[in-house]
Amino acid sequence: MHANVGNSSHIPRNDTYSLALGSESTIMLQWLLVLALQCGFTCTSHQSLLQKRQCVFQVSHKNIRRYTAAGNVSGSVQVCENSTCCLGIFRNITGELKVETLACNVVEKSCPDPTCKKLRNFITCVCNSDLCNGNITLTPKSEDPPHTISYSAGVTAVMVVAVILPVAGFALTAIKWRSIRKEKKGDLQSSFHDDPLQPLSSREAKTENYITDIEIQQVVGEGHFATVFQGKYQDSKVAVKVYPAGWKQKFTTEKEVYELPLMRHGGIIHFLGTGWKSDDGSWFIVLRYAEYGSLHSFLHKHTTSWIQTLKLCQSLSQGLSYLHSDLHSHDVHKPPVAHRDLSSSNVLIKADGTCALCDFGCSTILRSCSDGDFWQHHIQNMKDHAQFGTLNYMSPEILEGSVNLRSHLFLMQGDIYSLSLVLWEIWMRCSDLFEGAIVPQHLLPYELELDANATRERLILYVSKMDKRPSIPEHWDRLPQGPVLKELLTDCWDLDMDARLTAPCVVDRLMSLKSSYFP
Ligand SMILES: Nc1ncnc2c1ncn2[C@@H]1O[C@H](COP(=O)(O)OP(=O)(O)OP(=O)(O)O)[C@@H](O)[C@H]1O
Repeated sequence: MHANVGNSSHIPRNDTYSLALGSESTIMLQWLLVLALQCGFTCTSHQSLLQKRQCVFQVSHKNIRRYTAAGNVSGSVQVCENSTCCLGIFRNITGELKVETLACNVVEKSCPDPTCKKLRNFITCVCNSDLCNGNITLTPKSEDPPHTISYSAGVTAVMVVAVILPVAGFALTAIKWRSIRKEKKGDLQSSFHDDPLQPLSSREAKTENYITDIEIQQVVGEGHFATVFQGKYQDSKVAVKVYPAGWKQKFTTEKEVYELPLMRHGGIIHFLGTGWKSDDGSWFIVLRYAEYGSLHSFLHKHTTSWIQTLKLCQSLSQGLSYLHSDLHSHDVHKPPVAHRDLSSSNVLIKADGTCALCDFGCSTILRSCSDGDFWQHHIQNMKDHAQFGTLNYMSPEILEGSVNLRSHLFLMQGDIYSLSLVLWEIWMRCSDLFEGAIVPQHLLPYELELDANATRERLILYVSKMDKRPSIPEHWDRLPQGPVLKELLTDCWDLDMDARLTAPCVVDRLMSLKSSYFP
């Protein structure tokens, strides 16, 4: 057995799992916990929090007395009275590890060596840094690779349900936008674990020969700036997005977003590397191939069931929520990123039927929030961009250029407006939402009312001055989930950008929708 925690390691006998803290899969949890600590506790308790060990608290009802005695509990965090040691107990249920208990250790006062021990169906881990028990990834030892994914992902999934969910609700209260509701939450954080492709090394990606390592096949997409090819790399399908030499700035913007720390998430297309071709000076980005192509082309060809619809919407909103998130883990920081060009053409559908965001060529990494000139510059860029992208998804305030330059929130609020239009587009192709009637053909937002390529002036008049939106079928009022869908759209495409939901709130609302509305 191998166990290591942070930089220290310890190799006890008789155990069969490795334990690692600080993996990408648990970073969301850390972020939420930090937010919870910063925003949820009162100032008076802050001093004592700094001095005493804090552990993640998640205990079943039958054990509650035993563990609450070990220290005060606030939300999902326990402040240990007599121990510096955190405890995590996991139960193996038919190959999947479920969280049994997370709390302060009631038996040992200290545990200088973080370890995991297995006893029958239980694995008990102890560790000695704040909240460390909420950041445990268990994998069987390396000789047993086939189980690695399932255990790691299993624990992560349980963490998401058992730990992130309550803490997420707690943390969200700190976010300033209106209409925040506490509901159930999910995440795609673990879904990249099963990707067999290794990132390209910088050496591979930088040499001109590298492109010969990828077998370039047919064109799968042609955007305004780049051409996307299907390719083969390490026996897997990849997409190679090639920017002509003249679009280096676009390439650099997109590359910088993909290369941010902690950018790997199931809701964001998996980035593999970049390169340059000396023969024509073009730049390229290599991505995991999305089997079903863009959401736009998918919806054009297919209608979907309610279950498929839910999967698309939830994964899409989770991807955006992750993109918008501000994550800190140890010395690593992922700043929030505004997509700024969200449309059904810039959402891909993977083989498992979930969405992943792509095309960050217009995105902004939100490193500064107070510099008016900085945002003025971005607004100008945005206007420049408008002549290329479809304007139909652009929020009224961005179309008009009437935004508050003192805050970066408007860019994320603009993404939420675009998200609502993409959600509308998806729902309008859901056969279960048109039971007994013909499902409308795929239409872009405002295509019916204006045109697929409406001009900025017409959009400003219709969307901003007249405050009109794509029409919502009246019969949705009679469907079990119809009112929720309607409310979600109106809360996301509100003319008042401050009234729009945040991406985590959209996730919350979508996660509360049941898959069982239709048999
Ligand atoms: N990873 C991928 N897997 C499969 N298809 C992809 C992938 N990446 C891109 N595509 C296809 O290529 C199209 C164009 O990609 P992308 O939006 O990144 O290019 P672009 O030149 O930036 O386009 P835009 O005009 O939206 O700015 C997508 O709509 C999609 O159909």
